[in-house]
Formats: sequence, C-alpha cells, structure tokens
Amino acid sequence: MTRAISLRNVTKMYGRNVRAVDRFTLDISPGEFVVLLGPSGCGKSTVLRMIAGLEDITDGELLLDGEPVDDLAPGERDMAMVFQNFALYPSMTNRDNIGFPLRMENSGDDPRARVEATARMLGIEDILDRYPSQLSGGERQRVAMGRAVSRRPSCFLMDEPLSNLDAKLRNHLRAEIARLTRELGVTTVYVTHDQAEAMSLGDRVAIMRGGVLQQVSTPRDVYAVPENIFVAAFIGTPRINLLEATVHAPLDGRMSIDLRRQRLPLPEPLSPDHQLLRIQQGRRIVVGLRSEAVRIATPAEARPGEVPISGLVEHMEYQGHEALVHFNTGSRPAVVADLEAPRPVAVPRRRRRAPGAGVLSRWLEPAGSRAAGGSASDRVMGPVVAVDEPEPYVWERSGAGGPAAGASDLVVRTSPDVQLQRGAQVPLLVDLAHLYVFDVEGRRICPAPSVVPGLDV
Ligand SMILES: Nc1ncnc2c1ncn2[C@@H]1O[C@H](COP(=O)(O)OP(=O)(O)OP(=O)(O)O)[C@@H](O)[C@H]1O
Repeated sequence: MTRAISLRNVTKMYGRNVRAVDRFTLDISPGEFVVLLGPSGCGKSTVLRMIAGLEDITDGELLLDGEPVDDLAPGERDMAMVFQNFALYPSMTNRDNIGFPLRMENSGDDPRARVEATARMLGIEDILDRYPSQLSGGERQRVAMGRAVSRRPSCFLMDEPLSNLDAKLRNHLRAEIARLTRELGVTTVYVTHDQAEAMSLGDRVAIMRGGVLQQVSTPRDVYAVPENIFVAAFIGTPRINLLEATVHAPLDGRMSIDLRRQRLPLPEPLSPDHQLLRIQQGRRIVVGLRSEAVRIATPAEARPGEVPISGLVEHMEYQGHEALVHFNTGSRPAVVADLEAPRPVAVPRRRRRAPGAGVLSRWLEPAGSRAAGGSASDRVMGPVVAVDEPEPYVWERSGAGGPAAGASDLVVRTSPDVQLQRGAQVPLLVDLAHLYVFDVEGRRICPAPSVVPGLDV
C-alpha cells in the first residue's frame, strides 16, 4: 500500500516568534518521490516531522489519503523514517535491528524470512549477524534502511539519510535508494540540502526558503524555469551567473540590457518575452545566465540569437571532462540571500547602507524584517533577493582599459582542451534564448511567467 499526502496551508510556530514553516501547501501522489530541498534551517525537517506526527501543526491541515490525521499518533500513520544518524540499537545484531519493527508489530508471523528478503534487497546478507559497531557508515545506513523497509510501510520519510557518508558512498546509496523506492512503489518524502541529490532522486523537487515553499516542479523544470532568483541560484552547478542590470529601451533605437560595462542588444523583432521587458525600463533587474548560455567565440561566429560581449580571464578550473572559465566582464554580481555558500563577489567589502537608499535598500533589507511585516507577495514567496553592493570595479584604473584583476563575475563552461592565459581578453557569445531576467523582488520575468499580473498577453 502506498499513500497520498496533502499539506494545506500548514504553518508551524515554535513559541511565539519562530515561524519554522509558513503556509506550506503540497499534494504528494501515491508512489511519488518528493524531495524537500533548501538551505539549513529553512524548515524541511519540520515539514517531515509534521507528516510523521512528531510535531504538532500550528495551523493548516495534513491529510493522508484525503483524511485529516490530527488525531493519529505517529505509530498509527504507517510510515517509516530514516534519519542521518542511523539510530540502530548497538546491543542488537543487525538481523535483530532489521527485525525489530516486525517484532513490535507482533503480527505472530516469523520475521526471519522478511528480514532475509530485505537484506537481499539491500545487499547486506553477509553482515546480518554482526553488530552495528562492526559496520562502516554505509553499511550501518543500509541496515537502518533495512529496518525501515522490512515492515513494508506505506510511506518513507527520509531526513538527510546520506549526509554522514563520504561522497562516493553517497552516490552509490543514492542510486540504491532510487531503485529501492521504485521497486517498492512507496510514497517517499526525502529531505536534503544537496541539490544534486534532490535532482537525481526526486520525481518532483520542493524548494524551501525561510519556511516558505518557493517552487515545486520536476527536476527539469526547477532548472529550466525557476520561478524566482532563489531557485535559479540554488539549483545547478556551477551556480547560475547573476548580474545586476538595467533595461535600456529608447523610443527610436534598439532595446538592450545594460550590464554596466557592456550591453546585450536584444534581437529584433523582439520576442514576446523581450517585449515585456520594456516595462522594466529604469528599474534595476537581475540577469541570470547559466554557464552553458555563454560560449567562447568571436562575433563572426554568432548564431541567430547570440550577441557578443567580452571578458577578461581571471582563472580556470579544470574538472576533467570540462573546464570552467571565470571571466571579469565588468558587471556587478547580484548575491542572493540565504544560500549556503554564495559565490564570493568580486570585491567582497560591503558598504554601509545609506538610510533610505531607494530600491537597493529594499533589496538589502534583512530577510526577517521583511518577513515580519512584508507585503502579501513577500509572504507568499518569502523575501527573495538581496543584492550585495560591492565596491565599484576599478576598470578604469587598470591601465589597460579593462576591468581590475580578481573580479570574476561570469563563469563559462568550456571544453577542457581550451588554453587561455590569465588576463587575456576573450570574445564571448551570449545565447539570449537562455537569458533569465528577475525583477527587484526576485521573481522571474523572462522567460515570462505563464500569468503576468496586470498584463493582458
Ligand atoms: N524545537 C524547536 N524549537 C525552536 N525552534 C526550532 C525547533 N526546531 C526547529 N526550530 C527552528 O525552526 C527552523 C526550521 O528548522 P528545521 O530543522 O525544520 O530546518 P531544516 O531545513 O531541516 O534545517 P537542517 O537542514 O539544518 O536540518 C530553524 O530556524 C530552527 O532553528
């Protein structure tokens, strides 16, 4: 048996002040594998624990197979949890650990056959008679999974089950979890802060920030059509390039996006998405370019939709199958608040914010202050953008007419065979079909969202 899980406007308060989860709504279908993804402290585990019945819900509703479960104790929900810290009984053999939930069920059946079948499924038959202390971390986690699997629950709840393991083992067990849950066909809710894990495991990925659900979509869609700048920045390696920009839309000339030192002219006739950018004229926006949206090539090699810029090579990262080239294009990176490890900005000194510094001050406002008293859209989406304000680039002072050294703002993926000298000025082509634009609130405005408020398109 597998089950549907529905959370409707679920809020969790710890005390009066900590809003760990804020109006969280999600419908999970029977047999679906949904990953809750987000940075530390965003409320993922709290959602999981509410589903398990380990935390009370402050407000909203949780339904299992369409029925409210307020009065159902954790043990009555027929769910199995797997945590990151294995939680095995040290005085029991692994066989007894796996069989423990079956004995607790006390169905009268001999658990041995079920334990052996589970162990076969997980490839741990040969360690059943050892104790947990005699196992490696990966083996211990497999036993913990075995214990969860053995009683054939209707749902798995997994809270960072692989985070204590080394990278190689994590990849291996990740594949096993995918296989196992598919084989069993059991609804699975899986918590992680590792986007690669989320993307490889989930039928859908639910991305959270500050207790607020930002987007829930297939792995393909969270990458290709992120609803806001936080999702765009959280998903994908290397991280999407995010650059502060403005729209330049003269009445009698070609529309372009101004990246401080360089411009991206928009191809004419304007696409419907690019036409919509006209209303952003004069406002600050953020341009998002994934590393594959830019290639090293001369203007003469441009294909339709590609526009030339140039960049100064800051450094190269060889990754074996590819290389990442860090360029300085003279633009200013936008920094998204609350990501775990934001890419360092070019010049990381922060200026003190002048009181009432207009749009930028709104971007810089701390997340909490806006969450408490923000607009309705803030509360739905959570405060998303924070744009750092580094010191201006010292392009003019470099003497060569180019940007200052050490200020990379654009990462481009290329073949590992490409040889580039640090400090070389290199021609680049930007594929505007892969251009993202976000507004000051961090919402994606290009490609246009399917519903554009206030516009009849
Ligand atoms: N028992 C508690 N009392 C008060 N605050 C709590 C409690 N448990 C969690 N919180 C807070 O609620 C927020 C969400 O916590 P939660 O554990 O759900 O986050 P998470 O996304 O799972 O983080 P992590 O990845 O670090 O485990 C955090 O700010 C946390 O400090």
